[in-house]
Amino acid sequence: MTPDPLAIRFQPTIAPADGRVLLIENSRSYAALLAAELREQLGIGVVIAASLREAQQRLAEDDDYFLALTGLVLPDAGAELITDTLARAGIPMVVATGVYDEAIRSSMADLPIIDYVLKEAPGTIDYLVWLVRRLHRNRTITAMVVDHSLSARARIAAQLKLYGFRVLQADDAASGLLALEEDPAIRLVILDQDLEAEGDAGGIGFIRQARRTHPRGTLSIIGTSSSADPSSVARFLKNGANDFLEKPFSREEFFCRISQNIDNLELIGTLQDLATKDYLTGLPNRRHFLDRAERMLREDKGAVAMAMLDVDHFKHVNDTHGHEAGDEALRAVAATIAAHARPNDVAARFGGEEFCLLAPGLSAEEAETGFERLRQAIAALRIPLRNHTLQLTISIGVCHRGDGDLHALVTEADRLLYLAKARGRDRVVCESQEAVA
Ligand SMILES: Nc1nc2c(ncn2[C@@H]2O[C@H](COP(=O)(O)OP(=O)(O)OP(=O)(O)O)[C@@H](O)[C@H]2O)c(=O)[nH]1
Repeated sequence: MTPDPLAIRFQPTIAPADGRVLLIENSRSYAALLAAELREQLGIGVVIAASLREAQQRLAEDDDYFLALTGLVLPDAGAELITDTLARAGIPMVVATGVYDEAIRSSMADLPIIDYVLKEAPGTIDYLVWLVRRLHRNRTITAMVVDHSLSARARIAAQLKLYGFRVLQADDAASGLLALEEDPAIRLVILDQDLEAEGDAGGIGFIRQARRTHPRGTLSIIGTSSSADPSSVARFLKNGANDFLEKPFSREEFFCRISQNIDNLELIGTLQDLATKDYLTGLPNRRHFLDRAERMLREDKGAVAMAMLDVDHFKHVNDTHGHEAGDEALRAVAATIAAHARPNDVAARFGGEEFCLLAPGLSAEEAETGFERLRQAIAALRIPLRNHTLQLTISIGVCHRGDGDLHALVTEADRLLYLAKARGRDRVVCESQEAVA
């Protein structure tokens, strides 16, 4: 089946990742300020240690830290001892320090340090909050390195793991494309442009093929190359790469590019969600439903069932229990409809307390029994409110056609819904039962 480019893919509501930050800092006021910002803005746990001894105690008690944010001067230890201790504990570090020079930095080149930040510089707290958010979210994202060279692959994969990503590796375009097809969680590909092998698609071939199913806004492809030929860089970008890095690149540049690309993907996902999802229930909105349904009917000429669903006496729910209870009820109904929908069905909030569902490939009988099951599931809901448990019913109009005219389907399902309401609500009316009083 051709993938549906209109399907909502990238969820900005990132699945919550666990883990806390260990903040090692001898200035109590600075630590308190930074911890408060991290907790407030990101909602993540922060544990403060004011000395190396305290940090060691925290680490012995708990191994749930995904990051150590550390200074380089503590009452009981200096830079080397602090960073060695954290490296041995296997915790990625961000160093925030007032003393910063290239000598210290190059002496720590082999340690798992993600970034160095000058503590007193303006905007440092904001930068650190952004950095921790990025690293926390990376833990829900899969990245893939596609490179012939085992050593280059291992080096890049190790960096990506340090930034929190789950990392896959492929040594040619064909196996990379296969992994992309099999693992929908991949959002980032670091691709060697010089990938060339007999019978293999190569770097450009990888991008062209990947872009058929993964648009720029859902998968970031960053090319790398040791050739400095500017025309090949342009060719790579024109064929669909999001960005490019010339080898050898610094760890710092690599981290900035990766983070910026992933930030952009999330931003696109957020904008896409705002345009296509209903804010209250998370279901597709009416406009998005109409776009997807049009496309489905154009591509699939088989039979489809179209249902319009409307909560009964919903005004009464609002009037009796308040608007917030009404919202809660709409969320519960939407969740039941979404759980009932099969992967290729398109469900949406059509507006107000009205929902719709387009289900391809169902016989008229299957549609009737399916929507009757959905009606019963909604009638069986017990929605907990503050002092009350709410029950609801829903009326459903279902038509079943194969002529591919969406407007006709919606109008007909709406007419049958009106009949269901007129016949007493809490029922499904299909075309076959129209004559039944
Ligand atoms: N809480 C809440 N109420 C909404 C929302 N959208 C629409 N409504 C309410 O839904 C109610 C719809 O009422 P009516 O169209 O009269 O229909 P009904 O009371 O459900 O009656 P029948 O459809 O005839 O069974 C109105 O009171 C709207 O204010 C929403 O997002 N949240």
